[in-house]
Amino acid sequence: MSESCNMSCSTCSVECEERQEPKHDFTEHPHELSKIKKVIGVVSGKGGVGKSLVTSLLAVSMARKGYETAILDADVTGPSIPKSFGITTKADANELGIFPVKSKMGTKIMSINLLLANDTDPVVWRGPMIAGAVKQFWTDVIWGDVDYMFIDMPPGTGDVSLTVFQSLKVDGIVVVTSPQELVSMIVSKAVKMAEMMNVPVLGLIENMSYFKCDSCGKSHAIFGESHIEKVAKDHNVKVLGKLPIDPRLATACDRGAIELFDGEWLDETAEMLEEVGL
Ligand SMILES: Nc1ncnc2c1ncn2[C@@H]1O[C@H](COP(=O)(O)OP(=O)(O)OP(=O)(O)O)[C@@H](O)[C@H]1O
Repeated sequence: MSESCNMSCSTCSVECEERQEPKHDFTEHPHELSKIKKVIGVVSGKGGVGKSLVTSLLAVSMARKGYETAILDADVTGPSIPKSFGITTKADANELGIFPVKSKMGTKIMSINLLLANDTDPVVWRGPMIAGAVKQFWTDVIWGDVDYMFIDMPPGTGDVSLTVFQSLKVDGIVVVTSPQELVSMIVSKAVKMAEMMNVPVLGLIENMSYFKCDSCGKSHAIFGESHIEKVAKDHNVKVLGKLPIDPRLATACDRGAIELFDGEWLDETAEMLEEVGL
């Protein structure tokens, strides 16, 4: 029996001897005009730890390496991807499907905000509606050729996360944490969910890890000392990178200029993604 067994065979994809019901394949096919090579989910245990920022930075890093990149914004009730890329246009559609909007550097983006008349309109939908919208971002959007698609997942392990893992072909997840979180518990949950869904955990990224003072050059652990290395070792996963608290990152998101970010924090992650192969 799997260590993370919750006795719910219908939502679990682990092939164990105790399985009571056959495994259902809920996987949906992407649009017939989409050719998506790798799909990476970016998850976090709670909101506000910088999951959307990390999603954007990963897409930009891979685009800078010359890959065709895309972001599927599955954070339907808190969509922030279009703003950080400075996208103000809406998505077009025709009888074949919906077209993602391209950023200045060519990253293809689909987000609920690209379909709403006003960016400030709230999405007051129940879980199944939200999950349905995310599924349509996969099945009805004409993504074309994509080397790396990043999915900005909603925080936690609710309805929408389950839909993404069951319906989309996710090749791996990256877990974003911050030092003040109950990191060990959150990483445990993410690792167990990934195991249940048969999706590999590619590694952890610690955001807001430290602040480097401009004047004295020293690093300060604003949210407390990091325990990420130990947690990663305990769970047998890698630490892929640590991002500082940098007001320039927040300003870049606010100004829609995330593609101009300057920093090498995610270089190793980008190399790892290349090694995972297409
Ligand atoms: N390392 C950082 N330095 C400075 N600002 C940051 C950093 N990380 C995130 N921020 C800022 O914090 C805010 C929250 O970040 P972000 O939207 O990426 O979090 P999130 O985890 O995706 O939140 P939610 O789950 O609510 O969507 C944003 O304004 C972002 O610009």
